[in-house]
Amino acid sequence: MEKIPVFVLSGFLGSGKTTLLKRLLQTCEEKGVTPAVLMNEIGKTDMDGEIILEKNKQQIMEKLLDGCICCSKKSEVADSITKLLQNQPDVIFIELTGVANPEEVVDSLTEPELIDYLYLEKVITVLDGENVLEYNSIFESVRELVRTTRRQIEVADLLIVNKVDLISESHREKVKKVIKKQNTVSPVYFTSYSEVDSDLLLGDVKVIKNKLSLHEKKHAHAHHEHKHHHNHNHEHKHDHNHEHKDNRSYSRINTITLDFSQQMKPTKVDKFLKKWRPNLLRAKGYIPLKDGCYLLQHVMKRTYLEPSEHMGRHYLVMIGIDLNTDEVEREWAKLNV
Ligand SMILES: Nc1nc2c(ncn2[C@@H]2O[C@H](COP(=O)(O)OP(=O)(O)OP(=O)(O)O)[C@@H](O)[C@H]2O)c(=O)[nH]1
Repeated sequence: MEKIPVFVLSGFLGSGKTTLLKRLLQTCEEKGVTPAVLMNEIGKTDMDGEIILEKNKQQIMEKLLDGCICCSKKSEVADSITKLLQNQPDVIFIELTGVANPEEVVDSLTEPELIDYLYLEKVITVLDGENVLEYNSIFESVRELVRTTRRQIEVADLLIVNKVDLISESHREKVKKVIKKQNTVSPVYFTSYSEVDSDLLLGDVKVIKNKLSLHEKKHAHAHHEHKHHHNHNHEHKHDHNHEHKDNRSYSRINTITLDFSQQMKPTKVDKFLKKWRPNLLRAKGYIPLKDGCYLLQHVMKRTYLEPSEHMGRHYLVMIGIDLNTDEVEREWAKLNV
């Protein structure tokens, strides 16, 4: 039996994972390959899912909301993937939340009901070239985040340093040096808007499948064992603790969803978001401007706006560390009177 390759897309909040996923899906379409997607988002609202579906309403997709794969029960992840398998995809992409450790999902893929049907092809980690070097100092007080961002680099099979349009050549070299220290083996690509030759990442999925039938299951098992061993060497204690935690108590990372009662000027939204620095890590939303609906993306210091065809409700999701929900909601209400 041919196994289905799984690509795990990891990387911190706002690094460019969804941008990469859109490209990969496009490549699949061009190649006539059928992809399936598992999106995992913290917070109750699934923004990335909507962004992907906006382009292709037929997309085979499952979503795990309001929890991260690390903390969700393994059976939940397995159930979602089982549903995807019913559509007989050629390839599966799993986009992790920005705060997930990739290794946890790898564990789920080896659940008994899945192991015979799929294998982990690659963990691809996307890094925000502009901010990655600052993570250690920004998250100094949140060791869990420092550890997660490190793990995302360490366990990657392939690293994409994205947003090079925003950094200098020398900054780029510095980033490369730091990454190479943490992961000496995996190739590193530098990109803008996650534009990497998809063939490099995917190869020809159909060819991969043919090769697989020659290799049989060996490759999949070897790959997994290597990772498993590697991971547990480092963080056995952490993983163990983690398994017993409830989703909500996972970390100091919290999300707040805000609604709009009226149109709002982008400068007003931007000013509001800036207020919550440095606790605010990321914000996204569909916001009502004078000339229609816009997709807003806020990453560290920057706010991006692009016109959207989104027809549903308008909202803004904030993801932060120890964001004071009451205070944020109070301040938001003042803007929305
Ligand atoms: N300047 C610049 N912006 C980029 C680049 N890549 C992505 N962006 C923008 O950065 C924002 C976040 O990109 P996403 O692809 O949504 O990032 P993500 O990793 O999926 O974010 P999360 O879902 O929060 O984890 C979007 O507004 C992108 O258009 C890049 O190379 N350069």
